[in-house]
Amino acid sequence: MAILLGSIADDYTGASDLANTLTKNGLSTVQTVGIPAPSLALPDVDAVVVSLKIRSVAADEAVAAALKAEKWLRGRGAAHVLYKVCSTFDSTDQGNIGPVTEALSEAAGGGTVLVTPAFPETGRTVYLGHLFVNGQPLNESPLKDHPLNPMHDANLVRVMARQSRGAVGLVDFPTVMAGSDAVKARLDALNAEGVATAIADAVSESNLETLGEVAWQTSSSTGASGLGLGLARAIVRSGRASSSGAAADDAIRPVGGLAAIVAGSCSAATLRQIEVAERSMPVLRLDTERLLDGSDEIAAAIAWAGERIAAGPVIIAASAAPDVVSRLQAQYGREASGHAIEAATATIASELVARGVKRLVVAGGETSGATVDKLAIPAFLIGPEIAPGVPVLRTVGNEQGDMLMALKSGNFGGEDFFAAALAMMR
Ligand SMILES: Nc1ncnc2c1ncn2[C@@H]1O[C@H](COP(=O)(O)OP(=O)(O)OP(=O)(O)O)[C@@H](O)[C@H]1O
Ligand SMILES: O=C(O)[C@@H](O)C(=O)CO
Repeated sequence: MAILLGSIADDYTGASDLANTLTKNGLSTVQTVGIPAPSLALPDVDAVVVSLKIRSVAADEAVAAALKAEKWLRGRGAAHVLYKVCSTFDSTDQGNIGPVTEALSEAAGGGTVLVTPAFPETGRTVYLGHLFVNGQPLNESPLKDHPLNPMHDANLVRVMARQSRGAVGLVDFPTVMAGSDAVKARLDALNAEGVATAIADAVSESNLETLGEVAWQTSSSTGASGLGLGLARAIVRSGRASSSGAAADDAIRPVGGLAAIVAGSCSAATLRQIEVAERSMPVLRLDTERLLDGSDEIAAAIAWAGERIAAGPVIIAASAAPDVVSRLQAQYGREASGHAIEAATATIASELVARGVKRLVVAGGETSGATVDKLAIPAFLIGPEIAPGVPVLRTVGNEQGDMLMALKSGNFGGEDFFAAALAMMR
């Protein structure tokens, strides 16, 4: 069966966030890790989210990977392709949201592309082109201290313009409130002026429904889960979705085995979640200096877990407060330290899986990407939601046998996220 909606996600947690939103809003969805091998049997679904790991890579590399995924999705019938980016627009001035959006649009014949990271359910709203995170302008929110993509400008028209070849326009709040015909007319006007992309305001789900209605009539868009919600509802309204609710329950059939949490996110939310979890489970805070200076911190972490994990879940965390992160980055470089720590947390996770962990929670997008790649998991079925943006995932085609996982975006989840996740994973 042909798919209706295709998506390319720039990281793996973002992909599961979007897949969760599409499922909740009536589209049967599968998340693949990269472009699946032809031998992988995928269920018949309305939507496929291809997870890539391109959020922090050079723009030309991201464009090449996204175009391959686009071709694969179109080949399976996708009428619309959504480039799923972070709801906090994580990227730098050399970032790839602009280049990938333009390349996907050109591949599909052009036209002004709607772009919005708004996701009100998790506190992300866009007003007059400015992104707010839980009511704070992006550049005043904790994202100003992000280890890889510190965000210093809340004006997304400017952020996008610095990354783009073409001009960037705005579909402002009054236009969105006036409904889908007004948005369509504004896009047509921008298109006539040769504007390549347009940031669209949205502060509510009904705004996203309006934008989804218009986006569905075009061939590509860029946004976070909120735009996914709008697209899913438009597709359901069109009567074309085949959705069945059975898949989510099937996805959480118990797998048994041991349970662990690996965290590499340094977001304020994750740091608090680790603190709260420490009251009920053992936490090892990795010594990141030792991870980077070649000491055997990985083996020590695995031995530490080995002594405790039979008695219950454990947490191993690289996560640290902004001042500690900055010190390490000053010494080893931002990218080098980030990648080395991702590699270390992924190795620790895979060693734990080799020792019987079948239920695994990973915190942080880059950290999740490195871990899922290390485990060579080809795809996921989407289970029920643990917290907004984070579903339980069941591996598909995994050589180690079925596992239950949760890939938590750094900023997502309440204080008790880790206990809540494990309670749903049996
Ligand atoms: N103590 C530390 N010092 C420096 N960098 C760290 C430390 N701990 C983790 N890191 C790095 O910080 C980065 C965190 O990025 P990651 O994407 O995993 O989390 P996040 O950005 O909070 O999540 P998301 O992308 O889902 O919002 C990773 O590259 C990780 O290796
Ligand atoms: O959109 C979000 O905020 C998340 O899905 C994400 O991409 C964080 O990595």
